[in-house]
Amino acid sequence: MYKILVINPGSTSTKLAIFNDEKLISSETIRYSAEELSKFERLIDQYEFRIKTIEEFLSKLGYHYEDFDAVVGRGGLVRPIPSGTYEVDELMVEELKQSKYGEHASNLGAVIAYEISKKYNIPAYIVDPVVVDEMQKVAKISGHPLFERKSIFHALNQKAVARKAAERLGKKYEEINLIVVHMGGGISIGAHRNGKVIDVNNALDGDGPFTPERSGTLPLTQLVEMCFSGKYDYNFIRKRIKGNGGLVAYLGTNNAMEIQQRINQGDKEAELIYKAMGYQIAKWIGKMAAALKSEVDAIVLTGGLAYDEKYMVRWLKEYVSFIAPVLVFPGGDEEKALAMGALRVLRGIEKAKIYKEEVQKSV
Ligand SMILES: Nc1ncnc2c1ncn2[C@@H]1O[C@H](COP(=O)(O)OP(=O)(O)O)[C@@H](O)[C@H]1O
Ligand SMILES: CCCC(=O)OP(=O)(O)O
Repeated sequence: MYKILVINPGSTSTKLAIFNDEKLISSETIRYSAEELSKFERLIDQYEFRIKTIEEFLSKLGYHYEDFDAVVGRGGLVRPIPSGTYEVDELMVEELKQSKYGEHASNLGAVIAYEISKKYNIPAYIVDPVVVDEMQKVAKISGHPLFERKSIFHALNQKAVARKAAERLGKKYEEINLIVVHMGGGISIGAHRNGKVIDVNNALDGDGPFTPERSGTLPLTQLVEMCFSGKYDYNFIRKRIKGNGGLVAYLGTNNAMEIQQRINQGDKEAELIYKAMGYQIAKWIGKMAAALKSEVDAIVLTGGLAYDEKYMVRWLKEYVSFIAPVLVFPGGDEEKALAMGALRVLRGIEKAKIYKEEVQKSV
C-alpha cells in the first residue's frame, strides 16, 4: 500500500488530502479571504503561510511527513509541456521560485513538494500542470503577431472531470466533444475535442470572463490609457487585474457564498455583478461551441462555484442548455487526480516524465 500526501494550492484556498492507494483517508479545504492574501507582495512570500496550513492539517490527524511514500503537488506555471506526471526537479523549482513563466498559487505545489522530498527523502511529483498545451494552431492566433494566445487553465481538473462526464455518458473521453467550465478563483472554459483541449481561455491573463478574483478581458484602450496615465505603477495595475479584480473589485470579497447571502437578503448590486459574471461565462461557452462547430456532447460545470445551484448553475443552464445537456460536478476531482497520477508511477504502470527532457523535446 502507498500513502500519498496531496497538496493543491489554489488562488483562494489550499486543498489537502491523504490517500492510501486509491482510498481517500482525509481531506480538507482551507479558504483564504482576499484581505488575508493581500498581505503578500509576491506569490513566493506565501510559502511559510501555506506550509503552516499543511502542518496544522497533518498534526491534527497525527501524521508526519516521513509517513508518506510520495508527495504530489498541483503543477504551476512551468514551460508548456504535455499532460502527465512529472518528477519535481531542481530546474522546475528554480523556474517556479523565480516566477519565470508567471505567478500563480499553483507554483507553490511543486516548490513545497520539493522541499518535503529533499528533507524526508520521498519522491515528489506534479500532474497535469496549468500549462498543459493541446491548443490547435488556429486558436493560438491573437490578432497581432506580437501577441500569442496561451494555454493556461485548470488542466488537471478539466481532464479529470471530462473523463467522469464521459463515463456518465457511457462513452470514452477520446470519442466525444465537451465544453468544460471550471469556476474557481480563476475560471477556464475549455473546448475538448476527442480528448484534447483544442481551445481554452487563458485563465490567468486577461482572457475570459471576470472571476471571483480576476478582471478577465478588459476594454483594451482604457487599460492602455490607465497604464500611461502616470498615476499607477506596474505592480498596482497587475494586482488590480489578477488578485483584486472581478468580484473582489466590485463587491469586496472573493467568497461566492457570502455574495449568495447578500442576494438572498435583497442586495441588487450583488445580484447584478454576480449575474454579469455568469453572463460572461455563458458567452464564453458559446465561443467554445463555435470552436467545436456545435458538435457538443455535453457542457460540464465544475469548480467551487458549481456548488451554487440556486444562482450560478441555474443561470448558466438558462443561457446555454440550447447547446447541449449540462452536467454538474461541483468542486472537482483535483486531489484524486493528483494522487492517481503519483500512484501510477509508484506502481510502475507509468514512468514519471522528466521536465528537462520534455522541455528539450518541445524546443
Ligand atoms: N458551496 C459553495 N457554494 C457556492 N460557492 C462556493 C461553494 N464553495 C466554494 N465556493 C466558491 O468557489 C470559489 C472558489 O472555488 P475553488 O474551486 O475552491 O477555488 P480555487 O481552487 O481557485 O481556490 C469561491 O468564490 C468560493 O466562495
Ligand atoms: C492558472 C490557471 C488556473 C487557475 O486559475 O487556478 P485558480 O482557480 O486556483 O486560481
